[in-house]
Amino acid sequence: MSPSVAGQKTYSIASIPADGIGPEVIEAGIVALNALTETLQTFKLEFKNYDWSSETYKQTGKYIPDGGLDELKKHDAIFFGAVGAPDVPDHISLWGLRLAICQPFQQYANVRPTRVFRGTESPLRNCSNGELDWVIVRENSEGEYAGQGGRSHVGKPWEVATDVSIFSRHGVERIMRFAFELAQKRPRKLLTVVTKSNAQRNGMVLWDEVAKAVAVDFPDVTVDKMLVDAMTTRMVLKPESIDTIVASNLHADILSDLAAALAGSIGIAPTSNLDPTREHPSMFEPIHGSAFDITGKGVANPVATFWTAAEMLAWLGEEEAAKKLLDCVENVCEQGVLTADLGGQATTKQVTDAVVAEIKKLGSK
Ligand SMILES: NC(=O)c1ccc[n+]([C@@H]2O[C@H](COP(=O)([O-])OP(=O)(O)OC[C@H]3O[C@@H](n4cnc5c(N)ncnc54)[C@H](O)[C@@H]3O)[C@@H](O)[C@H]2O)c1
Ligand SMILES: O=C(O)[C@H](O)[C@@H](O)C(=O)O
Ligand SMILES: [K+]
Ligand SMILES: [Mn+2]
Repeated sequence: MSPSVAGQKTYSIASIPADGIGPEVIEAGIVALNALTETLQTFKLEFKNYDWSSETYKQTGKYIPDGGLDELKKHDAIFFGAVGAPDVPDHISLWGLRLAICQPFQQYANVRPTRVFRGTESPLRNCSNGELDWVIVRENSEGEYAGQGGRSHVGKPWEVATDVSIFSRHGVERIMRFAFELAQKRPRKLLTVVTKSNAQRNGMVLWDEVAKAVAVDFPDVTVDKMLVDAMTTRMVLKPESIDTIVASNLHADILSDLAAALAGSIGIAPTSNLDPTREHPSMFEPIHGSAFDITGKGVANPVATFWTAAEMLAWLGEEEAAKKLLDCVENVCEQGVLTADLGGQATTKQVTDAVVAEIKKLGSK
C-alpha cells in the first residue's frame, strides 16, 4: 500500500482470472471495483493482470513462471478467478495454480460466508432470509490437501496409491484459534466443530482435542461438535441452528458448496484465502470453479465475485466501502436482475451494469 498524490491510499491488486468463466467474472469484479473507487474517492486500487492459466501451462509447461511468486508478494492482495480446463487433468491445474499460491503463502484460513440475499431464495422449504447466515472456516494448508502420497507399480494389477492426511498440532491450533476469534466477533458467538473422529481415529482425534483445549480460552463462545455426515443433514433441516463452522480442508470444501447451494446458488458465494499473519498477500476468489458448461456464454453469475471483492476490501481495511458494495449487489438482486442460476434471465453484463448503476447512486447520497 502506498500513499497517492491526492492523499488517498492506493492498494496494489494482482488479478489472476485464469480459466473458464474466471476471466468473465474477474472482469465484472474489476468493473465494479473501479466504479466504487471512482464514486467514493476515498481510496484507490491499482490492478496488475497475470495471465497465468491452463493455456499458459499448455504452452510453457508451467502455470506460474519462474519468479512468479516473488512478483505476487509485491501486491497487497490477489483477486483470483478459477483454474481448471477440460484438456488438463484437474489435479495438475489445481496444484499448479491455486494450491501453488495458497500453500507457500501459508494462507491457512479459508473463510467462506454464506447467506440468503434479499431478492434470492433458498431451495429449502421454510427457510427465510436471516435463518441461513453462516461462515465456514476451512483449514487451508494441510489435512487431506497436505500433498503427501504417491503411486507405485503404475498400471500393474498390484498398483497402490495413497493420499495421506496430515494434521499437525500447529496447523490445527492456528485454525481453531482463528475460528473461535471469528465466532466471538459474530453476534451469536456459536461455533460448530466438524469432525470425523469416529472413523478417522488419529488426525481427527487430535483435531477434536485441540478444539477442546482452545475452547478454554473462549468462554463466551458456545461450541458444539458434529460428525461431518450428520452436519450435512443439520445444514438442510435446521439451518437456523448454525452460525460459524470450522472443518478440515476437504470436509469444508464439500460443506461450503452445499452451503452455497442452500443459500440459492454456487454463483453467490465468496472465498478468502487468508494469511492471518499478513506476511504474504491473501487471495480472494469466488467459491465456484471454471464452469466449462457455461464458459463463453456471458451468463456466469458475477455476484460471487462481487462479494469476493467486498471481502477483499474489508481485509484491506476498507470495511465501509465493502459494506456499501455488498449493499449495492443485494439491491440489484432485490430488483430481480438475476442470472439463470438464480432463476433469472440476466446476463453477466446486465447484472454488472445494474451493480455499477447502484454504485453510482452512492455518489449522490
Ligand atoms: N478454486 C478454483 O479455482 C476451483 C474451484 C472449484 C472447481 N475448480 C475446477 O473447475 C473445474 C470445473 O469444476 P466443477 O464443474 O466441479 O465446479 P464448478 O464450480 O466450475 O461448476 C459446478 C456447476 O455450477 C455452475 N456454476 C459455477 N459457477 C457459476 C456461476 N458463477 N454462475 C452460474 N453457474 C455457475 C456450473 O455451470 C456447473 O454447472 C474443474 O477443473 C475443477 O477442478 C476450480
Ligand atoms: O480446493 C479445492 O478443492 C478446489 O479448488 C475447489 O473446489 C475450491 O473449493 O477451492
Ligand atoms: K474459484
Ligand atoms: Mn470447492
